[in-house]
Amino acid sequence: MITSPLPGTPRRQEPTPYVDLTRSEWSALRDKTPLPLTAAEVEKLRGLGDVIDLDEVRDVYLPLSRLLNLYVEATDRLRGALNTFLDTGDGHGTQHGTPFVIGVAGSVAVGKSTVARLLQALLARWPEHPRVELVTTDGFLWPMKEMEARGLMARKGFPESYDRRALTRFVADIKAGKDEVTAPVYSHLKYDIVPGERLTVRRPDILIVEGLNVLQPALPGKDGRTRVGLADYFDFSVYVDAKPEDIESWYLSRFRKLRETAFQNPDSYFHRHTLVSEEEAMAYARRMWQTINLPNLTQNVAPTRARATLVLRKGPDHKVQRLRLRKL
Ligand SMILES: Nc1ncnc2c1ncn2[C@@H]1O[C@H](COP(=O)(O)OP(=O)(O)O)[C@@H](O)[C@H]1O
Ligand SMILES: CC(C)(COP(=O)(O)O)[C@@H](O)C(=O)NCCC(=O)O
Repeated sequence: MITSPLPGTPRRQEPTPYVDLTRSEWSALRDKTPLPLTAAEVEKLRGLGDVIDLDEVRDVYLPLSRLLNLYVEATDRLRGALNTFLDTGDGHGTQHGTPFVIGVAGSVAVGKSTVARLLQALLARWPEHPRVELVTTDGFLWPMKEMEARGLMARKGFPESYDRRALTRFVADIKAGKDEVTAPVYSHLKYDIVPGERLTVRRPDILIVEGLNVLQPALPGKDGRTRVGLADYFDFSVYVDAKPEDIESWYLSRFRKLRETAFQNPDSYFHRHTLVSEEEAMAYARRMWQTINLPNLTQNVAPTRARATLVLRKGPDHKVQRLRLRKL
């Protein structure tokens, strides 16, 4: 369960490892962001396909892009310190920059994709890091055949429904600075991995990795030894948080919307839900939430919240109400 109410006015005066900010405290930092949105960029953001309130972009996500820009610059300086240490006088041992990796975690339907797409668009506006790639972890779900063989069809999105080793290797290769790294591709239409299709990532300045389980601790090896996990490669991570009841209502309204649009395609895995009454279709969506996505949130996703660098707590209207930032 989500235990501590997050974040908020600290009940105790004791120090915590976090800085808690209200929305208004955070949005006041917006004025220090040197890159106000132009009218053309506002239009471009609208084109992302989500209904995004532009005040929300200005008040919450623009300051976040500034914070991330400062972290990228600070990481570059830290690399400079490492190079000073490693310098052998002949340039040997000098480390070149590798992509800055940001993880975006949270429940199904909490708004991870929306946050990740917004960050991608906002971060790419900064001259220091124009190339921002976004990868979702669904490409690393086991193919449906494999999922059926493993008895995982009712556990899609649970940590074990992913090829975690391949996912960790993928991010490790990018962090290692490899020129070209590829990943499998998932189709929401087919509800399955697309055979033979790969996504290629070529040394971006920033990589955003978005998915339910990106903050999960490493999988223990067969020998019981601890391994390196995906989150060990993150330079920054964001957990998108909200009340489970609110997330359920977003899940259901997204399902209703998809039923009127994408599911109408006869090739859609969910097309059958357009052939029954709305009541019947919504009863199915509620069952999916209650039996798969809510248990996954409670058992696996929510317990990783405390590991994030930043927690964005959304209210019922999707607006971020409070923020919790890890102290350094
Ligand atoms: N900031 C926002 N404002 C309005 N609606 C939003 C916002 N973020 C997400 N949504 C809506 O909530 C639903 C879930 O968001 P989505 O980004 O698809 O979630 P996830 O990737 O976590 O499954 C979608 O219908 C999306 O359009
Ligand atoms: C594809 C998902 C597992 C999310 O994948 P992610 O990119 O977060 O790894 C999820 O959106 C999903 O389809 N869950 C299965 C249950 C459902 O359809 O609601």
